[in-house]
Amino acid sequence: MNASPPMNKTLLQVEHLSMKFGGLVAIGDLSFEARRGEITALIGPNGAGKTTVFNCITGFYKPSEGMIRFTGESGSEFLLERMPDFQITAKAKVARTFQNIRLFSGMTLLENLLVAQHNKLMKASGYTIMGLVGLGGYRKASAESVELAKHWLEKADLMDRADDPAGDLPYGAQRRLEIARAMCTGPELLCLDEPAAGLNPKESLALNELLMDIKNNTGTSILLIEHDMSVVMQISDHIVVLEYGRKISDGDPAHVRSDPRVIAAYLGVDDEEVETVLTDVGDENVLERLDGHPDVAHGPSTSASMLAGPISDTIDHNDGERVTVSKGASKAALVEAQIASAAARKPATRKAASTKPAASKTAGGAAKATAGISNRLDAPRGGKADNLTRIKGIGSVNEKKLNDHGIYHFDQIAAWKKADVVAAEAYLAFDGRIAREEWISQAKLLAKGKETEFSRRVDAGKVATSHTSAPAKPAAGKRGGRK
Ligand SMILES: Nc1ncnc2c1ncn2[C@@H]1O[C@H](COP(=O)(O)OP(=O)(O)OP(=O)(O)O)[C@@H](O)[C@H]1O
Repeated sequence: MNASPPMNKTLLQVEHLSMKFGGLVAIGDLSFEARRGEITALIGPNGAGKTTVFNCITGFYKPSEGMIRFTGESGSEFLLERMPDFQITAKAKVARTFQNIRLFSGMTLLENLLVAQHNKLMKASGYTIMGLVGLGGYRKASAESVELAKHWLEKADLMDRADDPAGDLPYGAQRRLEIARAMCTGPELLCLDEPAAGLNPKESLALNELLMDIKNNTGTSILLIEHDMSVVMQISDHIVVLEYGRKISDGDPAHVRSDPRVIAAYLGVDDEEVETVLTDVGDENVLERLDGHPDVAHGPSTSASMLAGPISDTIDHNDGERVTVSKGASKAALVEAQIASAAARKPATRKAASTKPAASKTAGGAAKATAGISNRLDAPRGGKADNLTRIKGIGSVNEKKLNDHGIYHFDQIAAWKKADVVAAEAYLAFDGRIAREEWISQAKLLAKGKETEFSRRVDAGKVATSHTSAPAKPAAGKRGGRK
């Protein structure tokens, strides 16, 4: 591998990529590039189309439209959308890991890394028994494979577990083993699908170190899907943000984290609330419903890739699921429209317009707006915050945002005045949702230790985007919301 990248920095160029499943547009006219020697992150809310982009790049799906140009280190070009997945791995040298770990759990760590080099070894054997049982070429390749496996076990801090079954490793170590296995194939591009999912902070740190080591000391570039922003913001050189299959932002971490479209996309759409948002948008004409079956012509290939694992894992998404997509559901698009209309307004009329809370949905506007919430606290009372996700409309992401700005308890929300609602809505980029979803009346009940139908579902662990730290039932007459 070569640690000094050649002059042409563009490694991967995605142009006008679209992927449709029946009536569902999972990716729409997406263009971006990943540069050689960099870590490029693909982020976006659930269902934004990130894994579908990976599946198109790695040949699991054949895109409905568009081009994926890969320029290898030697200068050779590949059009990945035209190649079957096993050739993408072998010729273009693109390796990947999956959202769900796919190791051979009964094999040792070392064996897992040797199996990954199976193609190289078979080639060295000349595909003959004689080659396998003793001719020099195979023996040399075999010794090299063991050395390479040891090198990556060392790098992944797993050497002392080399002879243990992979299934015995803790979760974070299994994630690193997967990456080590992919690195044993000598990739030019390593595609990682949510490598930090389920890791504790210590494991996350070890992952960051491994990825930075790969970036700094090998010629391998990384394309990363990740929800963990501490990983994304720390190690990425370049971030592409998707929402509903459309690119809403593209730039370095500083640019992306302050882009109002990104803030809106992340804060405005909780999984469970997509349907609510669609109803709010109220435009029946823009609804496209998936009638249950993916478009088989473009769907997953019957893979020959040894690392692919069971193909059924990639097609489970629509199992019994009703998928609904609406342009109007895009919070980023709403922000874009607001920015465009604000720009179109003359300075004289801008002042009048700015009395509307929704007009301040920029990062700066949001920061000012939170300063305007009147009853903020420095820390939760008694050191323990209420589970705000028991309020319908507040998911874990928005709970964290509220906590970050001094709102921890039901009674704080219950006491919100109109100006506080305006400030909170501007900060969370919500259009009238706080009033519509009756956060204040829910908060009043919860603060008195009463339950709502929704809070009962949260406490029973039935709401995916909420957490279930079911609070102890307060004694009668005591204010349950106060800690
Ligand atoms: N094989 C398939 N058949 C039908 N629909 C699919 C298929 N694969 C993906 N989709 C749909 O395409 C959309 C994008 O899904 P995708 O998994 O790419 O999103 P994502 O951004 O990776 O989401 P997450 O962060 O939850 O993993 C979703 O609406 C999903 O249900």
